[in-house]
Amino acid sequence: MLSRARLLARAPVSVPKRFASTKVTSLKETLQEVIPAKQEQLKKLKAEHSQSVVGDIKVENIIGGMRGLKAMLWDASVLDPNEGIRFHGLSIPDCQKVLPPAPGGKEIIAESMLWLLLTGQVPSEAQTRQLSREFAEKGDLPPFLEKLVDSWAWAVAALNHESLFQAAYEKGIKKSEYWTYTLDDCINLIARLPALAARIYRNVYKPGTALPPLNKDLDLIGNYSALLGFGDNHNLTEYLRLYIALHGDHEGGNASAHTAHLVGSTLSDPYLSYSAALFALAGPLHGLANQEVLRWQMAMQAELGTEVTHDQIKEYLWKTLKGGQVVPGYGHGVLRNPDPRFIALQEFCDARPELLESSMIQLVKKTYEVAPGVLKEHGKTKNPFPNVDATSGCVLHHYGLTEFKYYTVIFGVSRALGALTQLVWARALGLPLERPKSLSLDAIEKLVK
Ligand SMILES: CC(=O)SCCNC(=O)CCNC(=O)[C@H](O)C(C)(C)COP(=O)(O)OP(=O)(O)OC[C@H]1O[C@@H](n2cnc3c(N)ncnc32)[C@H](O)[C@@H]1OP(=O)(O)O
Ligand SMILES: O=C([O-])CC(=O)C(=O)O
Repeated sequence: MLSRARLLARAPVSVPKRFASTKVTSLKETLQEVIPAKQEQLKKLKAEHSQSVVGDIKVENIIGGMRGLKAMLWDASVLDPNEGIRFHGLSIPDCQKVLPPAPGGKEIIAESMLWLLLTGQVPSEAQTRQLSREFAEKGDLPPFLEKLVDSWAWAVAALNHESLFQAAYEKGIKKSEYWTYTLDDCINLIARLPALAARIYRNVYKPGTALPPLNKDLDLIGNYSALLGFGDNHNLTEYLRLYIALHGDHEGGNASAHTAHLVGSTLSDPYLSYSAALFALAGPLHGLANQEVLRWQMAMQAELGTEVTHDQIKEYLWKTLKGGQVVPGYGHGVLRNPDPRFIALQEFCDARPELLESSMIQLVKKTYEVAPGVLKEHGKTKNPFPNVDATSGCVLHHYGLTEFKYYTVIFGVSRALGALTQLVWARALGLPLERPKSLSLDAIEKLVK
């Protein structure tokens, strides 16, 4: 196993300056340092290679949901079809080695992941703690919103009432200043997501219960867990930390991140841009799949009992497929191997006896042993392997967060890390309005003749 120092030396991310002085460099100060080099990189690319060809556009790309088309700038993460996601060059195991956990915890936390995504640097422990405190200090909901909503995406959109970017834009600011107001909005939004998401959970599932105050000494997700009412459930809190860090970003083309990027490209503020992403996440082919998986596995368990055999699972899979439905949690738009996020969550389960004993976790594992073979034989999907959703919800259920219609909200807390990161960078780099050219079927036929 590589040591933290060797891993950092090998990693393409830069080592923070934390060892040099006792002053803790803030997230904004760190960004102020790293943005000019990126701006220069983009300028050079534009000046020297604007006309370079990086691929062909085929008819299959146009009619196939732009699959595989290299058509978007996204710096924080890159998804390799075979090995899965890397965040600024770091794989999930790399991140697990170098990103600071919460005090008393072992799993990656949202703060250290956000820092890495935004700055390309691994934060020090002191930097992560400082960011946790900033979130806790900024995380209370404004009073007007507390009474307002049960709808997650609308609630995020309603926060635009307080957008600093929008207010500054109306006053008239220089383009070079956009990113700082965008960053302030993004930090305020991330800080409030736990209270917002927990308020919705309480309103819907535990009406009449008040949210406890934010604990200024807890990390973002430690506070989220406490606000949900699971603060004394250390296992669930640690799972939420890992879950939320790992779901944070998945390069730019996935439906939620791309939606935030598209809406943000009109200079809509971060609240509106991210609320739009949440609507994309709510589709069953995307974020909703994690609750679909649990529903499907529970139906399997209800029909077959807890002592199921591989053959019975095989039969159930065929029944799903012959019913014209997709197997939730399997397949992917890019990946062609088991999702390393799925593997990381399975490893979390393997390390905990209570999860190993859970009949639902056992069923997920057994399904994984059978489903790829069935999907290969079925012959349609390009990727017969599990994605992250194949397991994520089942652990939440085991640890007592049983309201599975809520699971996509948790995913939505997480995806903010990556989608908002790129809004800051889109403004720092002055990226333009996204506006691809569409073609009619007739026009395509004319072009290919
Ligand atoms: C966090 C995330 O968003 S991860 C994805 C979560 N979504 C799911 O788990 C839902 C189940 N999976 C799917 O529906 C798909 O695999 C997707 C949406 C994720 C990817 O879709 P695509 O890139 O179009 O997949 P692909 O090119 O392999 O599809 C080819 C065919 O296989 C089918 N297929 C793909 N995955 C599956 C599956 N899990 N079960 C059955 N059929 C499948 C597609 O529906 C498609 O059928 P069609 O030709 O009749 O339209
Ligand atoms: O990359 C994708 O298209 C879907 C996915 O796994 C994610 O957004 O996390």
